[in-house]
Amino acid sequence: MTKQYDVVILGGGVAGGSLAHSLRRQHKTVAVVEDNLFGGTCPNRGCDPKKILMSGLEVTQVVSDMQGNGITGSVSVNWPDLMRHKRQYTNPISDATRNGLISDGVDTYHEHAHFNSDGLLDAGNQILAGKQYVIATGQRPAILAIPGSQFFKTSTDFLNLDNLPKDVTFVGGGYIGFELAGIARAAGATVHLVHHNNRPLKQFDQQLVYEEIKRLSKLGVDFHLNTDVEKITQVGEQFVLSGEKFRLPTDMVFCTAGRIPNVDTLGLENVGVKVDQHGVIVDDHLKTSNPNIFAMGDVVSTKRPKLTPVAGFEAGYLASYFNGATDPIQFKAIPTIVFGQPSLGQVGLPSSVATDDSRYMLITNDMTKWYSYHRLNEPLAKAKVVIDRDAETVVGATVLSNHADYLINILTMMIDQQMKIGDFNQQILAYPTVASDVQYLI
Ligand SMILES: Cc1cc2nc3c(=O)[nH]c(=O)nc-3n(C[C@H](O)[C@H](O)[C@H](O)COP(=O)(O)OP(=O)(O)OC[C@H]3O[C@@H](n4cnc5c(N)ncnc54)[C@H](O)[C@@H]3O)c2cc1C
Ligand SMILES: NC(=O)c1ccc[n+]([C@@H]2O[C@H](COP(=O)([O-])OP(=O)(O)OC[C@H]3O[C@@H](n4cnc5c(N)ncnc54)[C@H](O)[C@@H]3O)[C@@H](O)[C@H]2O)c1
Repeated sequence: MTKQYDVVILGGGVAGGSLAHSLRRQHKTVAVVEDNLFGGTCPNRGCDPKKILMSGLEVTQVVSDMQGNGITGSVSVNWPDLMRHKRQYTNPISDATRNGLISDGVDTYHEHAHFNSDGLLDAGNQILAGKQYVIATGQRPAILAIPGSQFFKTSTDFLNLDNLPKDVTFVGGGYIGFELAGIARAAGATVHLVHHNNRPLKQFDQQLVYEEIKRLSKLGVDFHLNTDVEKITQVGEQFVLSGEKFRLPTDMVFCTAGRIPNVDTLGLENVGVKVDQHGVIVDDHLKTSNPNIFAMGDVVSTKRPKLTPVAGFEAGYLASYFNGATDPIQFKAIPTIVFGQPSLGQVGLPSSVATDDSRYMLITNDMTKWYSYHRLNEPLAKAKVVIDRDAETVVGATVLSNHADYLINILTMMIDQQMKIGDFNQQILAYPTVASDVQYLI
């Protein structure tokens, strides 16, 4: 028998779950179909578990930076214990998320969602009919199509490793490659990061990316830039990555060369939903080429960063839209951070794009000797802020520091609210804090 709903959501991740709760507040009938872990990527195999494992990096790095400045003795990461600490958080997530949906009156299906030839949704043996459908199926790791690709592990495997091998390699210098390389190095592994050109983290200010690479290299990450991995072979217990004039034996190799949208098994051809290589094509109301089907979150084809707060923002937009709002979606400034020691954060007009001219002022600050950074002997702290001269507002910023996350969030609020620098400087902020430093940055 077919079950009828106001809205059927494909994917129970950040976007899908958040929209389902909002729609229940509008008394709509809602179904969520999830074929893996409820909660999706971010809390199960993405942001949150990564950040928990990164606490190993944060603690060991602070102790190491402070050696000879009042701190003696070293600390080290116990990987199995750290993993247990992570699992205590992640293991209950899926059930808790599903139970939260159920107690809010959402029908949940732990099945693979697929549009059938009648244009209805198959969820295992159950057929679901929605007045509207929302595709929120996210992305999965891309695996490079090279001989030996079966030996690649993914970020999901890394975040669940019982034991960390002695020598690990990441192929692909994006967010995930840099973040996991930092975690593995701090946990004591020998780490290689292989990238096919000389522009890793290409969306960030390359001058600060270069500083980040210099710092990670000093800490022991072995960078192989302009290097194409052409094949992987197994030799005994190890894997050998090879290419032109390149040979690298390693214990475990992770493909961190991007992610691809989960669109291929949804039966989208049965409902006329158009996709491209970046995901589902939508208009400025997140509507697909089928007027009853919408898409949001990582699965959408977009040049915007694919991040948890963006997925949540799109879910909020669709909740208002289904409640009668008609305006197109309008994005605010999207802050993005590559976490590590230091973290690299960016928001608004990139400092690499803005030139110091009659319209913009580009302020570059080396903050390393500032009080906040001296305190914990932070070895590298730099910021570039782009200011609109006429409006006297901040329009963009890139920050490289252990505290980049705090600074970028404050600068994001200034950008969104178009806050005059003079007005910000009138605020009384608690001192001494990283936030109070912003007044010296702008
Ligand atoms: C290692 C890693 C670290 C990250 N770190 C950060 C970070 O620090 N900050 C940040 O903002 N973002 C981070 N992200 C990105 C963030 O996780 C995503 O942007 C966010 O999860 C997107 O939410 P979503 O709901 O669109 O997709 P997802 O959370 O991926 O949810 C999609 C859900 O759909 C399900 N699904 C797929 N196909 C089907 C199907 N056919 N039927 C039923 N269910 C299906 C999937 O199982 C999944 O649960 C990270 C990602 C990774 C991989
Ligand atoms: N801190 C965060 O917010 C965070 C963390 C992790 C992931 N994410 C999200 O997940 C997405 C995916 O992350 P990602 O790091 O997998 O992708 P990414 O797109 O950031 O990086 C992939 C990198 O791999 C490189 N690459 C491509 N082909 C290659 C090849 N053949 N050999 C070597 N390198 C190659 C690309 O040039 C790119 O730099 C991000 O774009 C982001 O939206 C966000």
